[in-house]
Amino acid sequence: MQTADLLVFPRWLVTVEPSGTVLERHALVIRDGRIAQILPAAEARGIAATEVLELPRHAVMPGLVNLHTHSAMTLLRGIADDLPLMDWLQNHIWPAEGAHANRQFCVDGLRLACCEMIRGGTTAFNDMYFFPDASAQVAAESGMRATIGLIMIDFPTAWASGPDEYLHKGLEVHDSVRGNPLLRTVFAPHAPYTVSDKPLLEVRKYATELGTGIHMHVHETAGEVEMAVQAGGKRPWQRLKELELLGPDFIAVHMTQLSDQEIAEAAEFGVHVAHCPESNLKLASGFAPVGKLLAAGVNVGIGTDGAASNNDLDLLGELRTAALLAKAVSGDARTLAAPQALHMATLGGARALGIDGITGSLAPGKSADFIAVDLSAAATQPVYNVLSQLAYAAGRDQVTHSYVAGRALMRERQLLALDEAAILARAQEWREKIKP
Ligand SMILES: CSC[C@H]1O[C@@H](n2cnc3c(O)ncnc32)[C@H](O)[C@@H]1O
Ligand SMILES: [Zn+2]
Repeated sequence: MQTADLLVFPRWLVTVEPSGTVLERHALVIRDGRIAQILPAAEARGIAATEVLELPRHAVMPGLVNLHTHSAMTLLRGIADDLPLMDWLQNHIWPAEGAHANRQFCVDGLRLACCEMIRGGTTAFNDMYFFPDASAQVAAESGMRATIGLIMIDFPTAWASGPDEYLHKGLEVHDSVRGNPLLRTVFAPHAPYTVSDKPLLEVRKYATELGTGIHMHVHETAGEVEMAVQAGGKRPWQRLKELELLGPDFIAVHMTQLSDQEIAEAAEFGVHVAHCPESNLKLASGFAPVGKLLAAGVNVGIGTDGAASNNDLDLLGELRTAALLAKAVSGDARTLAAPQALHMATLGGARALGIDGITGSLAPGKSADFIAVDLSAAATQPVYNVLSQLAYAAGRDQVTHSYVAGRALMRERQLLALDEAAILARAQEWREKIKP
C-alpha cells in the first residue's frame, strides 16, 4: 500500500498553473514536505497517511507570496497617516526608527507581522528592514519561507554605520542562513535617492557573485524622478541602467513613474516588479502601469509594503486592490483578471524571488506550501467561480489553514508556531514606549 505524510481533500484545488485551473474533488498527496501527487480524491483514499485533512467547504491554493514588505514596521502602524511619501519618511518614520528601531523592536515587530501574515494566507515574504539577522531568526521561528534583505543605505542606522559595515554585516547574515532551506537573502539597497553609486556597484558585484539578486524601491513617486533629474541630470532608472544594476535578478519596487521605453527595457532586462497598490494609493505616490507591464512581458508580483503605509499585511486584500486598480488605470475591465491576479500574488512573486521551482503553485515536486480558504461564509456564496470568489470576495479571515514544506503553521485558524498572546503583549509595551 502507498503511504503519505499528509493527504489533503479540499472541495476545490486551485493550482495557479496552468492559469485558471480549478480541480474539483482532487487530493494533494504530500511526502517529505513536497507535493508527491495530485490525484482524484477517490484514488487518494486508498493511500495510508499519517495526517488526513478533510476540507469540504474549502479552496486550497498555493500560499501567498508577499514580494515586498518591511515586516517590523507593524509596530509603527498608524503613527503617521495621511501624508505624502517624503514628508512621511523624513519627518515621521525616520525619526521614529532612529529613536526606537533596535534589534528587539525588529524581533517583536517581525513576530507581530508573521502572526498577521500567516493568518492572512501569506507563506513567503520578501523583507527589507534593519537587523536582517532578526528577520532570519523570526522567519525561522515562525516556519515561514522568507527572503531576507541585506540592506544598504548611505546614512548610519542602529544596524550599521555606513556602506562598508552594511555590506560586511549583510554578508554575515547571508552566510548565517545557508543551512535553512526556507531562507534566502537578497541585497536590498534602499532607493536611488539614499544609496550612492559606489555602494550600488559593490551591491551589483556581490549580488552577481553570490547569485542573491537585488531588491530596491525604484520610481516610487514623480518627486523622486524629478529630484534625480535636477540633481544628476538623469532619471533613476537611467542611472541604475548605467550602473548595470538592472537584470533578471533585480526586483524593482513600486515603479509608478515609467515611460514606455522604461517598460520595454524592464522587459528586455528581465526586471521583476513588486507592485504595492495600497501603499501607492495611501501615500498618493501614483499608479504602476500594471497592464502595460504585463503586456510587455514583465513579471509582476504583489507586495504590501510596510504596515505603516498600508496599513495591513493582507495580501489577499492587496491582490484584489491590484486587480481593481489595474482595470481603472488601463481603462479596460479585462486587465488583470482573477486568474492573473491570483498568479501575481503567488507564482509571480515566487518567480521574482527565484523560488518558482519550489513554491508559488501546486504541482508534483513542489514544496507543500499551501493555504485553505473556507468559502462557506455568506460573503463567498453561492460559488459559481472559485477564482472569482478568491480574488473579489474572500476575506483574509476565511483563511483557515497554512502549511509550509508540509509543516502546519495554522490549523482551523490556530497559530501553531507563534505565541500570539505574548506577541500582542509585547506590541502593547512598544505602544507605551513609542506613542507620541
Ligand atoms: C533600509 S530599511 C527600509 C527603510 O525603508 C523605509 N520605507 C518604508 N516604506 C517605504 C517606502 O514606501 N518607500 C521608501 N522607503 C520606505 C523604512 O521606513 C526603512 O527606513
Ligand atoms: Zn517599501
